[in-house]
Amino acid sequence: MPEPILEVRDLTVHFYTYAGIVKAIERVSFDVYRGETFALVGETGCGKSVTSRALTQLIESPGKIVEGSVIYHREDGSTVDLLKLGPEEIRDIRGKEIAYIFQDPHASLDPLYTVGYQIAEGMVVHNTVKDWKEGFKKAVDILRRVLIPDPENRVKNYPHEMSGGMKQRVVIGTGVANNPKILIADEPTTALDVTVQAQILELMNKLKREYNTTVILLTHNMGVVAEMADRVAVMYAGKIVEIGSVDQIFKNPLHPYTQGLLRAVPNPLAKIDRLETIPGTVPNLIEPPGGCRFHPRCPRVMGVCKDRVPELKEIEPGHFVACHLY
Ligand SMILES: Nc1ncnc2c1ncn2[C@@H]1O[C@H](COP(=O)(O)OP(=O)(O)OP(=O)(O)O)[C@@H](O)[C@H]1O
Ligand code: NI
Repeated sequence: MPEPILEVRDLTVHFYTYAGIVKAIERVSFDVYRGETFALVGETGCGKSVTSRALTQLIESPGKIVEGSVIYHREDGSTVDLLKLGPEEIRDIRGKEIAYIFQDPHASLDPLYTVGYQIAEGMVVHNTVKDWKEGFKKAVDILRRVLIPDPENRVKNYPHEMSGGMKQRVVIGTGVANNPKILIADEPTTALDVTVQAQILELMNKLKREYNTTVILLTHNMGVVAEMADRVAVMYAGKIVEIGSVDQIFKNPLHPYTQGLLRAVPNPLAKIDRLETIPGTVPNLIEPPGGCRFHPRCPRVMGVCKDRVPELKEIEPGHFVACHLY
């Protein structure tokens, strides 16, 4: 039996805007197993980033986590609901046990500080080194670990002295500096060109193998999913519509939305960046469609779909779908 490291239940986030309440994610539930790469996939605006940020309460006003629990299983066997922790307790876990790397290295790195300083900072803040001197020394090792050539000199570089691919390696370095148990990567390669993308994905796989880190990967790119993930959750308009292994999702997609997504990408190993060829548009989340949120775009819509929200059901071992067809 795979052992869960995270159990997410009924996670719901609303944004209280002037235009109305944006129901960004609604009763999202999934497990992440220790040591796996778990992908969250779906079109732009479906709620991948909000979901991943909510896991450690990283939701800023006007957003609010209105419901749910995120049970984190520590290696010593203890468990904690991350949503019940106070600001200091969650800050202590975030960046140390659960780390994030974001899409855009330009926005993730501060132009005013050397890359060595920025890698050392995370270790100093979380007391995983005893002082800045040790932090700078470790930063050289981390640059080496993320395969930056000549790390002794590169550690003194400012971000503008590096290429985009190098900067993203540094961002990954800041993410893995404290050897997190869970690494959350939000579109880690989208801002990079294709050859650099492949190198960064390879680097993430290498780090994962070396440290048995659990990875949560957010992407709209099915090619990246096929290459990296063990299991996949497909999101649509703030809800999870299907969860399964990579094989189950690619070979036997059950939800009409997943089927549409895969038809939009005939060869999952081709690097295609946009998945927006399903007819219709993603609904407005202030007044989302009733029942199944996909029903206005669904080629197999039935009467019940407009009225009743489908729950996730296990159709074959490990393969869940939220659809009234099943
Ligand atoms: N600060 C905010 N105020 C209002 N609505 C927000 C805010 N942040 C996110 N949302 C809404 O939450 C929904 C989910 O957004 P999210 O960023 O999680 O999507 P995503 O799947 O990560 O998309 P992308 O692939 O573009 O990164 C969107 O409808 C978005 O408009
Ligand atoms: Ni996002």
